[in-house]
Amino acid sequence: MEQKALLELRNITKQFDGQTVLKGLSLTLYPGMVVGLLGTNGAGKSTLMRIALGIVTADSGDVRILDESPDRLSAKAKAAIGYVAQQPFGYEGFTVAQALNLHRSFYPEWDLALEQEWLQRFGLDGKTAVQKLSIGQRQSLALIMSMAYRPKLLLLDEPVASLDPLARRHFMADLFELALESGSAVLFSSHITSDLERVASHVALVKEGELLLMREIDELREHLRLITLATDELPALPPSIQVLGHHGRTLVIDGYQGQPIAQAQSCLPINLEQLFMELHP
Ligand SMILES: Nc1ncnc2c1ncn2[C@@H]1O[C@H](COP(=O)(O)OP(=O)(O)OP(=O)(O)O)[C@@H](O)[C@H]1O
Repeated sequence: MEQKALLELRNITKQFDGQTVLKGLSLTLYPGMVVGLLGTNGAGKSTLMRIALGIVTADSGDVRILDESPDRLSAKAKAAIGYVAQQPFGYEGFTVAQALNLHRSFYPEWDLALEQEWLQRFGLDGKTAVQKLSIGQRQSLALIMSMAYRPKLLLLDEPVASLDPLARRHFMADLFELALESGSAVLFSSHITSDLERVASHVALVKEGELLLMREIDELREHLRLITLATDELPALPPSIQVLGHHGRTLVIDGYQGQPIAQAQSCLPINLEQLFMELHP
């Protein structure tokens, strides 16, 4: 049976002040997918999420989020979407507990036990004033606020950048569980490729506003190769192979299935960090 998409972005373009930020980008998320969005600073990741949520309007293309249009989201859909923005959030003058009380009141599906578990896990004390929290602690609170109602779709813009490795590891594991258990989907941007490799089911690589690659992490390990050529010249390649990057004697290909590659001096699997570096020489 065909699954229904939780988020569908089709041919999205966006310009800011004459600069094209997104160039016909398409991306679809189905239940159970944890998609790590990877791209350099300014590649368009935050803009993509903001367009998905209707905070920013695309110049052209179609967006469907929980099968609705982002500019006319129903209350039901809003209560099933979680979002953590890159910028720090408000709640100045509140304690952690007060902020959570207020936030909780908007979500009938709020799971209090889950909230308490995460408060403890992140070491957050309900009595602490929000303005006294460190950046990482604020990020933890924002994550609890976005996840404790078990949203169907979770969009996280660099959610773990300020968390310590232990908190990151716990949170990432929960993220994956949430998606698998409840048939949710998660789209998260991160520059930490090792996190992405550990928890994402898919990677979406954005370069200069275009989707360069959207693959299952496991497939990526199987079918991507880093090749050192004997010369700078690109050899004739089997038609099933797609060139992702070529500079000097270095070649990055997708679609590798053991075919012989002419002029290859070495042909090695590639991890996400290497891939990222090779595609941004
Ligand atoms: N509201 C805006 N007005 C003008 N330019 C904008 C606006 N929002 C984003 N941009 C520009 O669009 C480009 C993409 O920005 P975006 O924040 O989407 O990138 P990003 O991939 O999320 O980057 P980072 O990894 O640094 O967060 C940048 O050049 C940015 O300056």
